[in-house]
Amino acid sequence: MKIALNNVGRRFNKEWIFKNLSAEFISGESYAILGPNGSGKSTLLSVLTGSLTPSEGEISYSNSKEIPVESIYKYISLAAPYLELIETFTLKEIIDFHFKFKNFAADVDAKKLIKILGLEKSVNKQIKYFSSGMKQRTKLALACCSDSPILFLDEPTSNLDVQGINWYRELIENFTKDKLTIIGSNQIQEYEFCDKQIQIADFK
Ligand SMILES: Nc1ncnc2c1ncn2[C@@H]1O[C@H](COP(=O)(O)OP(=O)(O)OP(=O)(O)O)[C@@H](O)[C@H]1O
Repeated sequence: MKIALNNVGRRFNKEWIFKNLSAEFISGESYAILGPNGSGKSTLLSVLTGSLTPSEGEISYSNSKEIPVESIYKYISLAAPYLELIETFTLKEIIDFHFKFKNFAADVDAKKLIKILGLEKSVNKQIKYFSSGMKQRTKLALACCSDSPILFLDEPTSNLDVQGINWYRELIENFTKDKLTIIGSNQIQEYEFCDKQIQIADFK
């Protein structure tokens, strides 16, 4: 799987968020998109997921053949602060719902996923009664335990405590080996394992 950007730029009204960005993102590698608050990390992630069109330049997706941007969502899993879980669902319901659209990663099923989360006692609890850390773990586990070849994580350790951060690192180690993983971050513990780094500031 490959994502290629050719001189891509994105602006909102007259403000360029980034410009002249050419890069390739390839399966088996992990990439960190870095920059301070408001620098454009989420904007670039949205362009890469196909949910935001570039203002200039081209983006292309391919495995053995070209994948049109309208179809790329089928290959992607995403966990981000702006993607909310359905609050009225229980944990069991949200897992069943998510995996109506995605397949489980190898050796994972709903029971194993709940065990990975360490939330066996909360299976029948509605998401609205989850703590912010429990919600964040759930988002990350749903994304990482899907068999999608491309994984996007935006601010993956927000709301996680030290234990949660270690749990996240283990999740990454166990479930991202052959994937193309792209992480938007400004916190070292979220991305220090990444093979490559892109600083948004280099494309202003
Ligand atoms: N839909 C939009 N319309 C206008 N401006 C926008 C829009 N979305 C984002 N922006 C602007 O683009 C800039 C980059 O925002 P973005 O959310 O990509 O930054 P970020 O690096 O992800 O920030 P943070 O670390 O705070 O999440 C900001 O100035 C923001 O106000």
